[in-house]
Amino acid sequence: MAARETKISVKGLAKAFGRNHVLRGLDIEVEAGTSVVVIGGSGTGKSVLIKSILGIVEPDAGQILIDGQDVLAASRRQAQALRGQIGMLFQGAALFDSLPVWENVAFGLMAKAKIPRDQARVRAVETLEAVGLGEPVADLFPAELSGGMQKRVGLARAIATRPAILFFDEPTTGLDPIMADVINDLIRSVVSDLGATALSITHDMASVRKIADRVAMLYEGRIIWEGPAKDIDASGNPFVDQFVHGRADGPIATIQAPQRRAG
Ligand SMILES: Nc1ncnc2c1ncn2[C@@H]1O[C@H](COP(=O)(O)OP(=O)(O)OP(=O)(O)O)[C@@H](O)[C@H]1O
Repeated sequence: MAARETKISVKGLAKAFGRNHVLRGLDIEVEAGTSVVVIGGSGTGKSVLIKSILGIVEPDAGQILIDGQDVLAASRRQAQALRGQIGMLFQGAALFDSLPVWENVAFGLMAKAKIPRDQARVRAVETLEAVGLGEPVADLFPAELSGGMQKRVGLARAIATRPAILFFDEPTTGLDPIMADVINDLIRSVVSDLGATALSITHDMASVRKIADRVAMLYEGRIIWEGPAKDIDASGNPFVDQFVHGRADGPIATIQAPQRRAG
């Protein structure tokens, strides 16, 4: 099989907040058309990684290449164009409460793609249908929907502009296991329907198993293991093993460990 092009390449990414050195030379590559999931404990910097790529957090050092171009070194306009390829499903869906569902979905179509309102509504309804929500939902407000439905709306909003890249931040947080599975299946299908490149962060191993082609584990500011999703149960890496099996004992120090608190 021909080698795939690298869609996103992060090299030597570093970010500290005061004395908290969160990312310490992180490297990760995402090939076009693949779904990579970054796993790691709470507070390890998964969100800081995603926010750095999106331009919400300014890294201290490193490179972020999208289609081979460094967004950190690019002009504002060029960086916007490169990042404009990214559709994002935020944790908690992050919908605009004051806008009806269809306008939430159509937001990027109208604001970014400058599609007229009536056409944007048609596209929004089609996209809602693609995530299993019918037209009646289009005129409701986010507060009138269940958490699972809100996630679907968030997913519809992320894919409405048919982006080449999709980011998913903890896509199953707050959902019951069945709804989480529905969302994972939807993510898998929208990513393959769009032929998109996906980068997700989660600590939900069920989600990892459903949506990842490849898995990367973030620990102490770096990616310490990266490999095919099918290998995560036999990675041979004690850190990955502890995380995947959710064991309290292992090389990953918990902040509550007595030896860490002393002194
Ligand atoms: N804007 C900020 N200012 C100061 N510290 C920050 C900021 N953003 C993140 N941090 C710190 O960076 C570290 C990593 O946070 P981050 O949200 O990336 O973790 P995470 O791996 O996504 O965790 P979780 O799985 O709990 O969401 C934390 O110690 C956090 O307090």
